[in-house]
Amino acid sequence: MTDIYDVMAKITALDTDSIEQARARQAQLTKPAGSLGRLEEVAVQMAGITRSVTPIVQRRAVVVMAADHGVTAEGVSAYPKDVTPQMVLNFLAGGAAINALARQAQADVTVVDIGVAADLEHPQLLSRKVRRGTANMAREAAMSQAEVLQAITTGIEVMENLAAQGVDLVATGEMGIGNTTAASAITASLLNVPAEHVTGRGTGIDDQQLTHKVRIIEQAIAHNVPDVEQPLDVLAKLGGLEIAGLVGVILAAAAHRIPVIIDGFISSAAALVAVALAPAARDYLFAGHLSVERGHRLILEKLGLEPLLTLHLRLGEGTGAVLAMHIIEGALRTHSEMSTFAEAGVSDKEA
Ligand SMILES: Cc1cc2ncn([C@H]3O[C@H](COP(=O)(O)O)[C@@H](O)[C@H]3O)c2cc1C
Ligand SMILES: O=C(O)c1cccnc1
Repeated sequence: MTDIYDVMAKITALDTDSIEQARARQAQLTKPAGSLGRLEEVAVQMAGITRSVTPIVQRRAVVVMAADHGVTAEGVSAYPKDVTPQMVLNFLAGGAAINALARQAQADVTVVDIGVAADLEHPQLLSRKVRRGTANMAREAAMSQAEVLQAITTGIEVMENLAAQGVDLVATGEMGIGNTTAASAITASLLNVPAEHVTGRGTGIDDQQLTHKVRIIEQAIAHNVPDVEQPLDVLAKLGGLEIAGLVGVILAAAAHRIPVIIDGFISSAAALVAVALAPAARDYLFAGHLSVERGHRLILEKLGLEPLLTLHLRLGEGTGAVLAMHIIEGALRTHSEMSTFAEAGVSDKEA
């Protein structure tokens, strides 16, 4: 069985030689120095991740981890929990937002049932139920330590299979009614900020429901007393089987030197846990976009990540991350396909 600590130990710093050579190449391309802005930084980071001076992307994938949340019993979402399995079937039928965007980006959609309460069967579904939804964190720990480890291991195995199939750019996605509550609770704990500062409207709750959601998160934290120095304790108690699965995806991708595009608030809560466990994983991440969900900005600031897009999305599923694939590939195209001043016979800046 996969040992998560072995995977974490394989995550190393970016390759400084490739970074230096990529920077030197950028300086020779036919454009004013620095004029491609963040695209230049993205290309250089990609070089450091892949150990290639001119990296290319050949196979893209988005992993959509789906699971249910016991805390939905407290009335924290605008939608019923039945939407989780219904949306899983929609992903498999190709009818969700993530399917349309993944087709455009030519990304494979891998859907994983890591803890949906209902029975689900489909030839394309990876059935990896750790349990049938988490327990209600307002009353008890969402998961046991064994379950959180199993969920992370599941994510690692899913990512390792994708790596074996040649996937070299991965996006994180999730589906789970109630999961903004779990993500907010994790974020409040790990960033040591009041729940109110990192709790948003998720699928669209009103002011009164938002106040109630904050109270439920405060109750969950007060009742479970997660050890904020132990990211796995926080993750187990405040939950999210799909969030734990994405922690595994992120760790395994970084261990395989595969860049990971993080989607919105929920995916970023997973990134926060992954980086708390293995700080070197941070340099393998790109923030696809800035979500409307309150708290997302704080996570990205903590991780030192600047979002590639700001489109006022608040959907999840991996939508913003898959959209950002186009930006990353634009960065790589310009970096590798542009001529140098010498090649094109264009005069460089006067010395
Ligand atoms: C039809 C539908 C499709 C979705 N796709 C993603 N989410 C998003 O909304 C949920 C989180 O919001 P909350 O915490 O308020 O429940 C997650 O499932 C997330 O992926 C959806 C939500 C709905 C209703
Ligand atoms: O940012 C996200 O990931 C998000 C926000 C609201 C609802 N679902 C997901």
